[in-house]
Amino acid sequence: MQTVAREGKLSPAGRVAFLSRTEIIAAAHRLNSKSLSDAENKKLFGKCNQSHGHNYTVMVTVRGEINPISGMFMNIYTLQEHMQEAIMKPLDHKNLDQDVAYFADVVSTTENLAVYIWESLQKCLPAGCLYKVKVYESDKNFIVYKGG
Ligand SMILES: Nc1nc2c(c(=O)[nH]1)N=C([C@H](O)[C@H](O)COP(=O)(O)OP(=O)(O)OP(=O)(O)O)CN2
Ligand SMILES: [Zn+2]
Repeated sequence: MQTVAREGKLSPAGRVAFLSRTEIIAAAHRLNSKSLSDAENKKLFGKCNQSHGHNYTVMVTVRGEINPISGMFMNIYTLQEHMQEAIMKPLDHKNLDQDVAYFADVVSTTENLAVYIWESLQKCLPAGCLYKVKVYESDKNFIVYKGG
Protein backbone atom coordinates (compact mmCIF):
# COMPACT_ATOMS: atom_id res chain seq x y z
CA MET A 1 0.00 0.00 0.00
CA GLN A 2 1.38 3.38 -1.02
CA THR A 3 1.04 6.39 1.22
CA VAL A 4 0.71 10.07 0.44
CA ALA A 5 2.09 12.70 2.77
CA ARG A 6 0.02 15.85 3.20
CA GLU A 7 0.36 18.33 6.03
CA GLY A 8 2.31 15.80 8.01
CA LYS A 9 -0.40 13.08 7.81
CA LEU A 10 -0.27 9.90 5.80
CA SER A 11 -3.32 8.93 3.77
CA PRO A 12 -3.76 5.55 2.10
CA ALA A 13 -3.56 5.44 -1.69
CA GLY A 14 -4.00 2.68 -4.26
CA ARG A 15 -7.43 1.64 -2.99
CA VAL A 16 -9.96 0.91 -5.72
CA ALA A 17 -13.66 1.60 -5.12
CA PHE A 18 -16.79 1.06 -7.21
CA LEU A 19 -19.40 3.81 -7.61
CA SER A 20 -22.89 3.04 -8.92
CA ARG A 21 -25.73 5.35 -9.92
CA THR A 22 -29.21 4.56 -11.15
CA GLU A 23 -31.49 6.40 -13.57
CA ILE A 24 -34.89 5.43 -14.96
CA ILE A 25 -35.72 5.68 -18.66
CA ALA A 26 -39.29 5.61 -19.93
CA ALA A 27 -39.21 4.35 -23.52
CA ALA A 28 -41.35 2.60 -26.11
CA HIS A 29 -40.19 -0.15 -28.44
CA ARG A 30 -41.04 -3.39 -30.17
CA LEU A 31 -38.90 -6.42 -30.82
CA ASN A 32 -38.59 -6.83 -34.57
CA SER A 33 -35.67 -8.03 -36.68
CA LYS A 34 -35.26 -6.80 -40.24
CA SER A 35 -33.54 -10.11 -40.99
CA LEU A 36 -36.79 -11.99 -40.34
CA SER A 37 -40.19 -12.08 -42.06
CA ASP A 38 -43.29 -10.69 -40.32
CA ALA A 39 -44.38 -14.24 -39.53
CA GLU A 40 -40.96 -15.16 -38.14
CA ASN A 41 -40.89 -12.01 -36.00
CA LYS A 42 -44.32 -12.77 -34.57
CA LYS A 43 -43.31 -16.33 -33.82
CA LEU A 44 -39.98 -15.38 -32.21
CA PHE A 45 -41.02 -12.30 -30.23
CA GLY A 46 -44.70 -13.02 -29.58
CA LYS A 47 -46.49 -10.14 -27.81
CA CYS A 48 -43.23 -8.17 -27.69
CA ASN A 49 -43.41 -7.82 -31.50
CA GLN A 50 -46.13 -5.24 -30.79
CA SER A 51 -45.35 -1.71 -29.62
CA HIS A 52 -45.16 -1.39 -25.84
CA GLY A 53 -43.17 0.48 -23.22
CA HIS A 54 -40.94 0.00 -20.22
CA ASN A 55 -39.59 2.01 -17.35
CA TYR A 56 -36.03 0.75 -17.68
CA THR A 57 -33.90 1.10 -14.58
CA VAL A 58 -30.29 1.64 -15.64
CA MET A 59 -27.50 1.13 -13.12
CA VAL A 60 -24.01 2.25 -14.14
CA THR A 61 -20.96 1.19 -12.14
CA VAL A 62 -17.60 2.90 -12.52
CA ARG A 63 -14.38 2.09 -10.73
CA GLY A 64 -11.26 3.99 -9.83
CA GLU A 65 -8.54 4.59 -7.32
CA ILE A 66 -9.64 6.71 -4.40
CA ASN A 67 -7.79 10.01 -4.40
CA PRO A 68 -6.41 10.35 -0.87
CA ILE A 69 -6.91 14.10 -0.88
CA SER A 70 -10.49 14.32 -2.20
CA GLY A 71 -11.59 10.96 -0.78
CA MET A 72 -13.23 9.99 -4.09
CA PHE A 73 -12.19 8.90 -7.54
CA MET A 74 -15.10 10.58 -9.30
CA ASN A 75 -17.62 13.07 -7.97
CA ILE A 76 -21.13 11.57 -8.13
CA TYR A 77 -22.26 14.74 -9.90
CA THR A 78 -19.74 14.06 -12.68
CA LEU A 79 -21.20 10.59 -13.21
CA GLN A 80 -24.69 12.11 -13.09
CA GLU A 81 -23.78 14.56 -15.87
CA HIS A 82 -22.32 11.80 -18.04
CA MET A 83 -25.44 9.68 -17.55
CA GLN A 84 -27.66 12.60 -18.50
CA GLU A 85 -25.78 13.13 -21.77
CA ALA A 86 -25.18 9.49 -22.72
CA ILE A 87 -28.43 7.92 -21.47
CA MET A 88 -31.24 10.29 -20.51
CA LYS A 89 -31.05 12.80 -23.37
CA PRO A 90 -30.97 10.27 -26.22
CA LEU A 91 -33.30 7.63 -24.68
CA ASP A 92 -35.78 9.00 -22.13
CA HIS A 93 -39.36 9.41 -23.42
CA LYS A 94 -38.29 8.16 -26.82
CA ASN A 95 -39.43 5.44 -29.15
CA LEU A 96 -36.19 3.47 -29.31
CA ASP A 97 -36.83 2.00 -32.74
CA GLN A 98 -37.93 5.25 -34.38
CA ASP A 99 -36.09 8.00 -32.50
CA VAL A 100 -32.67 6.45 -31.85
CA ALA A 101 -30.65 5.90 -35.04
CA TYR A 102 -28.64 3.07 -33.42
CA PHE A 103 -31.79 0.92 -33.26
CA ALA A 104 -32.79 1.42 -36.89
CA ASP A 105 -31.04 -1.85 -37.74
CA VAL A 106 -30.39 -3.25 -34.26
CA VAL A 107 -33.18 -5.06 -32.38
CA SER A 108 -34.08 -3.06 -29.27
CA THR A 109 -33.65 -5.89 -26.79
CA THR A 110 -32.47 -5.05 -23.29
CA GLU A 111 -29.16 -6.68 -24.23
CA ASN A 112 -28.65 -4.25 -27.10
CA LEU A 113 -29.84 -1.33 -24.97
CA ALA A 114 -27.13 -2.19 -22.43
CA VAL A 115 -24.54 -2.29 -25.25
CA TYR A 116 -25.73 1.10 -26.56
CA ILE A 117 -25.43 2.61 -23.07
CA TRP A 118 -21.98 1.07 -22.55
CA GLU A 119 -20.70 2.44 -25.87
CA SER A 120 -22.19 5.90 -25.24
CA LEU A 121 -20.63 6.13 -21.79
CA GLN A 122 -17.26 4.87 -23.03
CA LYS A 123 -17.03 7.99 -25.19
CA CYS A 124 -17.16 10.38 -22.23
CA LEU A 125 -15.65 8.49 -19.27
CA PRO A 126 -11.90 8.10 -18.62
CA ALA A 127 -10.42 4.92 -20.15
CA GLY A 128 -10.87 1.81 -18.00
CA CYS A 129 -13.30 3.56 -15.65
CA LEU A 130 -16.59 1.99 -16.82
CA TYR A 131 -17.10 -1.34 -15.06
CA LYS A 132 -20.69 -2.49 -15.50
CA VAL A 133 -24.01 -1.52 -17.06
CA LYS A 134 -27.10 -3.19 -15.60
CA VAL A 135 -30.48 -2.61 -17.23
CA TYR A 136 -33.74 -3.74 -15.63
CA GLU A 137 -36.51 -4.08 -18.22
CA SER A 138 -38.94 -4.94 -15.43
CA ASP A 139 -38.76 -5.92 -11.76
CA LYS A 140 -38.23 -9.49 -12.92
CA ASN A 141 -35.76 -9.20 -15.80
CA PHE A 142 -32.39 -7.55 -16.12
CA ILE A 143 -29.26 -7.63 -18.29
CA VAL A 144 -25.68 -7.08 -17.19
CA TYR A 145 -23.07 -5.93 -19.74
CA LYS A 146 -19.41 -5.46 -18.94
CA GLY A 147 -18.03 -4.78 -22.41
CA GLY A 148 -16.32 -7.14 -24.78
N1 LIG B 1 -33.50 -11.93 -23.94
C1 LIG B 1 -34.55 -11.07 -24.02
N2 LIG B 1 -35.78 -11.55 -24.06
C2 LIG B 1 -36.83 -10.70 -24.13
C3 LIG B 1 -36.62 -9.31 -24.15
C4 LIG B 1 -35.28 -8.84 -24.12
O1 LIG B 1 -35.02 -7.63 -24.17
N3 LIG B 1 -34.29 -9.74 -24.06
N4 LIG B 1 -37.69 -8.46 -24.19
C5 LIG B 1 -38.92 -8.89 -24.21
C6 LIG B 1 -40.06 -7.90 -24.33
O2 LIG B 1 -39.53 -6.61 -24.54
C7 LIG B 1 -41.12 -7.86 -23.25
O3 LIG B 1 -41.54 -6.53 -23.08
C8 LIG B 1 -40.81 -8.40 -21.91
O4 LIG B 1 -41.71 -7.87 -20.97
P1 LIG B 1 -42.73 -8.72 -20.12
O5 LIG B 1 -43.26 -9.88 -20.87
O6 LIG B 1 -43.71 -7.75 -19.55
O7 LIG B 1 -41.76 -9.28 -19.02
P2 LIG B 1 -42.01 -9.80 -17.56
O8 LIG B 1 -41.27 -11.09 -17.45
O9 LIG B 1 -41.56 -8.75 -16.60
O10 LIG B 1 -43.56 -9.95 -17.35
P3 LIG B 1 -44.49 -11.23 -17.31
O11 LIG B 1 -45.81 -10.67 -16.99
O12 LIG B 1 -43.94 -12.13 -16.24
O13 LIG B 1 -44.39 -11.85 -18.67
C9 LIG B 1 -39.23 -10.33 -24.21
N5 LIG B 1 -38.09 -11.17 -24.17
ZN1 LIG C 1 -40.22 -4.77 -24.27
